[in-house]
Amino acid sequence: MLRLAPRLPTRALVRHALRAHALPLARPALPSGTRLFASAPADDIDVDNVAYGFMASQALFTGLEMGLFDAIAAGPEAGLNIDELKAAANCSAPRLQTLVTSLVAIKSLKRTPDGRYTLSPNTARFLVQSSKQYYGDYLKYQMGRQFYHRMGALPDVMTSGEAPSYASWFSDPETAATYTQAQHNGSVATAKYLIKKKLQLGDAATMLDVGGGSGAFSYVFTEATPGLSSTVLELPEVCRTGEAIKAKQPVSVQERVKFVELDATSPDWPVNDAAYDVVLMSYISGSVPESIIGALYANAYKALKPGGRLLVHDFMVDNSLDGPPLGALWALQHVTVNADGLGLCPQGVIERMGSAGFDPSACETMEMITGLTKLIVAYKP
Ligand SMILES: C[S@@+](CC[C@H](N)C(=O)[O-])C[C@H]1O[C@@H](n2cnc3c(N)ncnc32)[C@H](O)[C@@H]1O
Repeated sequence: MLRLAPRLPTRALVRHALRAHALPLARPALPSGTRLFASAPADDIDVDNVAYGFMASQALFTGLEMGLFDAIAAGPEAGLNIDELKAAANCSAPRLQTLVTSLVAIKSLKRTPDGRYTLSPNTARFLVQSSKQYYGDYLKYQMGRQFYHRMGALPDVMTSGEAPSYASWFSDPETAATYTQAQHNGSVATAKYLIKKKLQLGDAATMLDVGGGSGAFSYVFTEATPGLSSTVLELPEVCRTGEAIKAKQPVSVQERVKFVELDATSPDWPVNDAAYDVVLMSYISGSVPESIIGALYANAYKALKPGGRLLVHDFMVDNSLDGPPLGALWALQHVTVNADGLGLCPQGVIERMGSAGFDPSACETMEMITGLTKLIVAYKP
């Protein structure tokens, strides 16, 4: 629709826009391919793009599951034809063409005039296993196999308030392992970015990594900070996956990271008071009920030495509560595994830090993953 704009006078443009928006209402069936993923005015929702976006998500996850991107990356520069893709994916049915056509339509693949398929630049960067920037496992396992299905329960959870907690969801060893392994590489990259670009840990010697998952942040932080040891507090099944991932770290890191089982919603933590220089909480504030967040920060306060730092990293929206969209949607997704959780923004986090004893006026807020996460640093006086 917007592509036509320069050639249309204003009234015709308005009529055209109204017609375009009216079309889906008039048609019972799917909109045409040209409407799907068309753009809307910047300040308005593109209803089709949002409503049918789940189909695109599954096209991407299925492309990953079937190894299509890796197969094209490993093939000749000119790309693979459909028969070669069918052989690579072990699927000779016409539906493979349907999937590949969809991947072209959403710009993940390109089709040459002679019917060969190549990767788009972003697909080559992010969705091919051999790329340094690959995060396809996270998308395939945590998004595709887990949260995608949880999100289907959102309407029911909103009305009933009934959803599993992380503790009950992760009592199943396979679920905990899949989630934790999928999280690992992404968190390693985030931890490296944090330590390189946002803050150094200086002469910190002791750290608590609350809800530390695979231990990704602890491995990166201890490797970058020679005198630092870290204790990862996690749910039992996550500790088991974390131990296996720890075994693959350099020996000097393995010796300085340990896992301790804890449901962090319990009031008493198995740690000494005033013993830690740093308490890290990455993605845990949004994973527990709202009523628990204050207690998490109070426990962090108790565990920290005077002058110690609490680092809260999580999906957050701006204080204006109007975005960014992925920060907002991640909080919504968490509702399906934490029905009584809080959608986080810096103000909400800092207020609760203040109630726990930290000085709100000394808290620092930093952007982390653009459009998704923020980091708040609080100091124990
Ligand atoms: C998105 S993951 C983040 C893991 C890690 N902090 C990181 O950034 O890579 C959220 C973690 O919070 C943990 N978690 C959620 N509720 C918890 C609880 N009640 N006690 C301990 N850990 C919990 C989950 O087990 C999961 O590993």
